[in-house]
Amino acid sequence: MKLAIGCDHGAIELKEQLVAHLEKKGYEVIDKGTYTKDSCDYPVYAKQVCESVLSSEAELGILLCGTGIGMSIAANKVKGIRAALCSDCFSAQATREHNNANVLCMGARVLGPELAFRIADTFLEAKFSNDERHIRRISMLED
Ligand SMILES: O=C(CO)[C@H](O)[C@H](O)[C@H](O)COP(=O)(O)O
Repeated sequence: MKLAIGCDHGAIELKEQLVAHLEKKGYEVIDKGTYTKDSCDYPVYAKQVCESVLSSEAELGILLCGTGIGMSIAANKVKGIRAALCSDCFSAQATREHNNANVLCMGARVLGPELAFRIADTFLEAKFSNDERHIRRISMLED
């Protein structure tokens, strides 16, 4: 599976660790930056990852910032993106199954790397349920 990942300066170390973890698991990871610890603006990277998902360059996206909040606010402004800020595995699974979330957001100042890896693994392995009630609700979001 191809993934797009992006972060701001607050999450650069977690991004590097997560990319290594995901590549070891066989995912192809397209890194949209940022690439240095210089202060930068999370909406820039949120947009790049969202565009990658919407163009089908990547199947799913991962966005990391200090809290994950800025990235999730930015990503959810892009039509067609359903971004979920997760700090636990239950939510990561539920948001794929119920919301068909296509972008996972996490906070590098909130989570340690091991928990972030597990949350990402759970999100990437879970599948949308295709249940009629969830399809109806997602289509209401689109409207
Ligand atoms: O948007 C955020 C807060 O919800 C992110 O956590 C950013 O990474 C954070 O605001 C960056 O903060 P900094 O003081 O500029 O490092």
